[in-house]
Amino acid sequence: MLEEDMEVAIKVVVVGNGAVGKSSMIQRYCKGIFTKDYKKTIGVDFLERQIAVNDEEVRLMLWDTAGQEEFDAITKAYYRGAQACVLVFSTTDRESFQAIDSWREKVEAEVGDVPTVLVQNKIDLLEETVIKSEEAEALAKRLKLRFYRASVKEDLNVNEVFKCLADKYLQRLRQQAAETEVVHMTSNKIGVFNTTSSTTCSQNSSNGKEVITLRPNKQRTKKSKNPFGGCSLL
Ligand SMILES: Nc1nc2c(ncn2[C@@H]2O[C@H](COP(=O)(O)OP(=O)(O)OP(=O)(O)O)[C@@H](O)[C@H]2O)c(=O)[nH]1
Repeated sequence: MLEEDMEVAIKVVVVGNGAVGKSSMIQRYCKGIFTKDYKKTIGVDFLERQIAVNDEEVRLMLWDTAGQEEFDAITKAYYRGAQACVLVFSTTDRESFQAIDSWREKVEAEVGDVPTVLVQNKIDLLEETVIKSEEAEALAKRLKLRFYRASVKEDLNVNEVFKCLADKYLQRLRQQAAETEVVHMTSNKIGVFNTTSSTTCSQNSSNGKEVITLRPNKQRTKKSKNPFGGCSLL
């Protein structure tokens, strides 16, 4: 059955101006490390981490995109398919704060309205702040985004950011499952499948129409779990 074999994987893009701490945030979250060195990201980078949300296993695939405009053409291509987004600005960089609207627009243009959070990083440098707290809060309110003040350096609120996104994404899935009538096929198949393995996908021709039969891919599933928790698909 689908419910037992489906794996929840979320593609998350982390965006914001250069040097706000995007790579550091992903490294901290996935590897538990922080380095003081600044190595500008060229194009995109990728790390992943598996977490449990309400007892469900969720795989977060974190895409680290370059903050420099010169890489815009490359990075935009990687926004495609993103299911969640982290918008980051830095406590010590006013331009990065002012650029948030434009980052949001860039992501929205590619993937529409996906679960998104706003993060003010480097809160350990609050004494050097160039952004008033009311301004940051007003921005979050205007964009209707959950707002986190974080310090990757001090490991403050980093886990919470990604947990919140995973929560929001699962909530949306549940909502969609409730709203969308799940497509029942006559042979007890339903319309959401893991399509990653070609060996589990067969294609026939019937009455001149292509019929694609997709079956869940058991190889990728470590646990037999229903990602919708108490929410039944059938
Ligand atoms: N004090 C402080 N420094 C931080 C924090 N997070 C990151 N940094 C530093 O900020 C610099 C830039 O961090 P990166 O993670 O490389 O920034 P980025 O946003 O990925 O930059 P691009 O790759 O150019 O887009 C590095 O020197 C980090 O060590 C933080 O929470 N506090």
